[in-house]
Amino acid sequence: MPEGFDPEADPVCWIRNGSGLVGWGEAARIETGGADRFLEADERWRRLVANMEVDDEVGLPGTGPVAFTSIAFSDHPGDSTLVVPEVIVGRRGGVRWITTVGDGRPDLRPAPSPTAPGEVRYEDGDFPATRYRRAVAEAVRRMRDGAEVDKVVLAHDLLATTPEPLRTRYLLDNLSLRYPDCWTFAVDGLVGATPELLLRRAGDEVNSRVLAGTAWPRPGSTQRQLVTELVDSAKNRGEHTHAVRSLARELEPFCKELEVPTTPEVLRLRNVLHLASDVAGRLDPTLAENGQAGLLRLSRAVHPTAAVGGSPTGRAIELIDELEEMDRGRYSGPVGWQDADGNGEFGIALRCARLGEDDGGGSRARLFAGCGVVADSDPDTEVAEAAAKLLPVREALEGMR
Ligand SMILES: C=C(O[C@@H]1C=C(C(=O)O)C=C[C@H]1O)C(=O)O
Repeated sequence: MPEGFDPEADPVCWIRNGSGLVGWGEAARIETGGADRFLEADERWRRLVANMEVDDEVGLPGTGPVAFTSIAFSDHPGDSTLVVPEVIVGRRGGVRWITTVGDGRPDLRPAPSPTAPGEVRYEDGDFPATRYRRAVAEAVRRMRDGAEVDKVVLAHDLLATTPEPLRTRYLLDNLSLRYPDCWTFAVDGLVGATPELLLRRAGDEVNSRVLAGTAWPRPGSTQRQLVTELVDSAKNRGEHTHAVRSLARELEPFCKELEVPTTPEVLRLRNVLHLASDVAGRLDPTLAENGQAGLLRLSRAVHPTAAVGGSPTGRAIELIDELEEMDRGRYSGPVGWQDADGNGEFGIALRCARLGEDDGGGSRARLFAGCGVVADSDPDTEVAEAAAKLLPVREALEGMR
């Protein structure tokens, strides 16, 4: 085994319904920050792969060297990370492949199941739900007073501690079993299962799954009632329209064709239901070939969509900076993987937690959740919606599968 390579160490991961990529070890790491983080990451990644000797017999998106990527939500501080694993195991449909980078050698013995981290305790994070409620009320007040914002997404955090070490794989196993239709991910300590696809690029094809507008089970409510409530709610439809328009507006200049559904579908998950629109496009061939439409560059253009920022974007970001009393870090930023050709998949890092060690030998996890706020939002309802969005990670921490 090459030095530093431990197949039982925490993996990087991007899987959905059993397909995707899992990687171990670290052949290279790129760290960027600030407003130029996307461009700098793109340039450094391209320089890195240009200097690699690659022997790729499969030649499909995701074969050859891959950078697992997690980009900060905000420009400041904007700390973002790309990890190039030494060993990557990929699976798409019936095809499986293994990529090794440098001296990495695959060790495909099944690793033992990670043990539970013990009883989970929760406490306030940097921005507790009580203060979050006040921030939502303030945003609503300003919108009703005619502030130039139609929608702003505000989020809060929650701290979990465990007495024993919390292994990334423990969370990944639990999340992927309960949320198989979501993209279960882990990159540099950020672990979650997101239902929202920011962008997928495969050659000249681009796709996105835009979500905004949420309902969640209440005692006594049936699925059917929830679907009707969601679909008939002018508030949810309005929030959704902002999100779809923002994505389409920024993606269009890169495309020769772009299909945007006129009515959203309903995506049903265990914890929530969302209004969902699957957008599909074909890239302008010149841009696709000259490197101007690689996944990182496309993501730079569309991030943050109104699903996690707001509308209009600039004013919404100012309001988030003012009212949200925490740094989101990489929560609600692009997360996923890309290959040497700029193909790959980035989700929006939602339903996730940032893991860290605890002084006492256990672990800490900082969970995040947010909601789109519009002029007719009710602060208590938004707090309840955020609580429903925290459930996937809470239940995974607590061992539910
Ligand atoms: C911000 C989050 O979710 C986003 C906000 C939604 C909404 O406000 O309805 C729905 C899905 C996501 O786009 C989150 O999960 O933290």
